[in-house]
Amino acid sequence: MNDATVLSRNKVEVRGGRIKAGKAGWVEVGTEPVIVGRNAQCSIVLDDAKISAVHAELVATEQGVRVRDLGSRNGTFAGGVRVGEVFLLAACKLRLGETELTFEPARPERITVPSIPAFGPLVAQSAGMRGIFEKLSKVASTDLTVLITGETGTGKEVAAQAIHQASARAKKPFVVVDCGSIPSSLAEATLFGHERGAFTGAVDKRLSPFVEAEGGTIFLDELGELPIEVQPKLLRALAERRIKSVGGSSYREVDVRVLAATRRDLVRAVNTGAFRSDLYFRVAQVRVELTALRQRLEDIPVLVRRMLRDLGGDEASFDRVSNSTLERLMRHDWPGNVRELKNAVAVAYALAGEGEELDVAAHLGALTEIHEPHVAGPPPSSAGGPVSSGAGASFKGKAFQEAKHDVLARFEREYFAGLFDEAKGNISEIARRAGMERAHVRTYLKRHGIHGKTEGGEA
Ligand SMILES: Nc1ncnc2c1ncn2[C@@H]1O[C@H](COP(=O)(O)OP(=O)(O)OP(=O)(O)O)[C@@H](O)[C@H]1O
Repeated sequence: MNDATVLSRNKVEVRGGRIKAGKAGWVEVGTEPVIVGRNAQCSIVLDDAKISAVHAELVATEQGVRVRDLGSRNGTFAGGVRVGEVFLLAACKLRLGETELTFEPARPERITVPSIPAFGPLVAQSAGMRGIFEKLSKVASTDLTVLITGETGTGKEVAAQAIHQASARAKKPFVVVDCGSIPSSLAEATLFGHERGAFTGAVDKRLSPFVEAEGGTIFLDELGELPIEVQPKLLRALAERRIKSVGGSSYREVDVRVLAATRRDLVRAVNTGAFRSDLYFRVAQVRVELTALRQRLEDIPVLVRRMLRDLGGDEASFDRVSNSTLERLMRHDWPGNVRELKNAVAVAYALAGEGEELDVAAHLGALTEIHEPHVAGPPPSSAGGPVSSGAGASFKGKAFQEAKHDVLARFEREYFAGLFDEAKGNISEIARRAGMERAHVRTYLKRHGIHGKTEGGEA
């Protein structure tokens, strides 16, 4: 375990520094990213035509000050070498466009930042994530807008919910808007609501999620996918805290805290023109980057322990995970991050007999590996539990792997058939309830022949 950087359960160390451009003053580089570019809202604004709007970013990490080029046109150079991402430990010169920047590491070299081992339902062992939890707990009590970034399954939505729960708004609604599933033509109506008859198809009045979230929190998920045309309107709503529905005649004030998440590198999208810089800076008042699981493998044991507990296991359940299983988990690449681990733990737990070893590593990627043509067909009408009681009979005479696949397939089919009915075929809703991506949901529905009117063509 990478405990070297953990001072105590409540402190972690990062390496920071300071940076200055030409004769300008020094700017400290701590755990809040410093963005350098031509855009007036950057932390260091440089008037150099060869520099991009948002050019590079510096932040203190456990490994040193991380310098990241943000997809700039002319590149970022450290010691004469063009870099995409580099960690600085010693004094050096950076060059952006025609401007030279001087970097110096902090004295003392390591900065101590507070950390906590859990935030809401999120747990971690790694110093970086525990520092992030501390930051989340601090911002929770404010009304600051937070942009949570990270790969799929790193816990962005759960972190947003936890911020809401830890805030003074906890008793008010937490409303999720999936910006990734808003068609351009309906973006404004989806964000701000519409009056009855405002456009063809607007048979009923529809409330804005900002109104539904009144007094609470609105979570703009997949913000990076928000159609460009509606971005100025969202910016205005966020700045003025008032909205007007499509077809409405007046503005209405809203008291809503905004949280957002994206899998995309939004600050880079600013340089390509896919995302407006003013909206980016408005939303990213505080930025939190959830680390990919492959970069914090030491979190796996505490995550597994927590997941088993959530599944109803007692303290002894974790002892059923062997060291060799943990080692195999540590060697995995984790494209689905914590969600992938959670699925593997759930399947291992459901399939193991009482007291049997939990072979979590055997179920990695189970979501994409199973292809049994013999299980396709209409879902059975009686929905059982995760592993339904009638499945036993079909084990007879089958090899273990085949029998296991049958049970899993049956579980998947019943699970998704049930959710499909509950969510009335709404893919986004199914994805949300299942805690997985829409693309995965579609794969499952297709695999098991589950479809209805809503997305019949796709499912
Ligand atoms: N640190 C953690 N501790 C415990 N559970 C976690 C942690 N991080 C993520 N999870 C679990 O992993 C699952 C995926 O989390 P979540 O849906 O928040 O991911 P996401 O980053 O929003 O994914 P996507 O980008 O695909 O929407 C959830 O079930 C969540 O509870």
